[in-house]
Amino acid sequence: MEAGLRKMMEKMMNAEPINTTEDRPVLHVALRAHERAKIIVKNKNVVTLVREVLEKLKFFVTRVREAEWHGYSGKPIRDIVNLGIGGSDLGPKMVCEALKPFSRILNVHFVSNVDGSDIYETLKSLNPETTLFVVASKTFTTQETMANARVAKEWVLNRAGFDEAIANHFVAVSTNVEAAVKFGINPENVFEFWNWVGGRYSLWSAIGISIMLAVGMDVFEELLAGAKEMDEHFFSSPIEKNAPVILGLIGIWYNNFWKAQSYAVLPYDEHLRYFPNFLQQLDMESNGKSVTRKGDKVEYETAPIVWGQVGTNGQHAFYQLLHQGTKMVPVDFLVAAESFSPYKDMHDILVANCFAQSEALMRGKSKKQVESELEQMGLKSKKIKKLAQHKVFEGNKPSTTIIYPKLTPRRLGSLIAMYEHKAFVQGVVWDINSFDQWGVELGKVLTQSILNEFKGGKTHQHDASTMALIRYYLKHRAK
Ligand SMILES: O=P(O)(O)OC[C@H]1O[C@](O)(CO)[C@@H](O)[C@@H]1O
Repeated sequence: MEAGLRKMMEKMMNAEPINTTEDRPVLHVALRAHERAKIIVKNKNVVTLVREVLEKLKFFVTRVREAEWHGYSGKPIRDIVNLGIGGSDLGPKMVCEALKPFSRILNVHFVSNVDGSDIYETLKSLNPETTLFVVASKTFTTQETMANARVAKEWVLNRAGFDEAIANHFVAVSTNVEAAVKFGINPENVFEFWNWVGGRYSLWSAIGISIMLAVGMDVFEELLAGAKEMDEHFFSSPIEKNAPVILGLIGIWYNNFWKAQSYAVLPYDEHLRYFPNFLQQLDMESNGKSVTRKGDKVEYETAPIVWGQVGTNGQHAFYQLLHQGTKMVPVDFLVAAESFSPYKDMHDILVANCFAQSEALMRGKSKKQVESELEQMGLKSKKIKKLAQHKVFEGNKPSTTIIYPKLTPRRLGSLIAMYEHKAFVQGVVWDINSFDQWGVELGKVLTQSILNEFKGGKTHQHDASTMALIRYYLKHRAK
């Protein structure tokens, strides 16, 4: 293809630094590659490194799940709290929810926000003696995660009364082992991953530890196997039969040729309730760029705004706009032929709703149809004239329905990997670097300087509006 997709795929698999602004290869595929595969980075087969960490994780996860790992007072662990944000939260949280039918033994919680209410409300119902914290951060410097980790550490220490308790209640996942150890975590309990794994592509690495703790290693291996199947399909299928390529091109068609501003992901599957949030980061952080790989300003649209929520809830909130609004919103529907719930009749209702929506979007309802229906209802012609136009559905609104037999761990792995590769395909066609995220940096820097001012530090030059906000806050914040 003209955009050089095959060439970029080869570059990815050859571990070339396709994340050019950070000079890093992009190798999330290595995290689920066959154990005998070879992907060489700096003279090391990274697949071997991946397998070594997986073995270490297996040992740890089994000990916790089989109650061989004890809290400081000798009690087994009951609750896991994942402290992480962005890629260190969204992927694991989405998968844990999706695999709830396979989840046993431990309760897994996620705390991400730097709003103290998040950790406060989570800890309220937990017992420090039986709670294990996973500090999940690629960099181990992320403000939100470190703030939450400090609160959690104090919470455990306040109850335990001795520093050594930390070793029983904290593990870390990071590429920055040194910082994790400095935080007080036993180096044996730091699980490594590597800077060739992007945060939003990292659920397959040790960042997936909360998934492993929730469902066990066998189920996690199934998830990896599903992703590997999709990788094989993506790297070996012809373009016209290649699911991520087709999805990617459909997206580009509506985004660039029909000028769709946004794209909705609507899972008719409660277990995928966090899938839209996950895809938001995957697509918008990967492809929300406005310069080409060479640094020139792009002259076309890149990533759309991704949004959505589960059907049928969305039907009673925003589908009005999908059907009759002025914006064209392409949709992905996701639906399982078989549910995990025992209520089969309810599943029929759910699926019927899903199919009805795509049909309604496509077919719409003409004014003529509306008028004849109103006539049959016995309405007077004056009333029909008044009402008809409001009941017209334009139709011809695009959607893709992805239907699968049942959301097993393997299928979930394939589904996620399919969307990962879709983002890659789109990034290649748009000629942008899908693997950096410089756009999040400015806000982080400004936060630091404002925070210093809150602490009485030097006042910086801000615009008038920001100055007014700072003054208001300092006057009204809790003393
Ligand atoms: O895992 P970390 O290093 O704490 O980063 C969390 C998230 O922050 C980001 O860097 C954006 O700020 C994401 O790309 C990443 O997933």
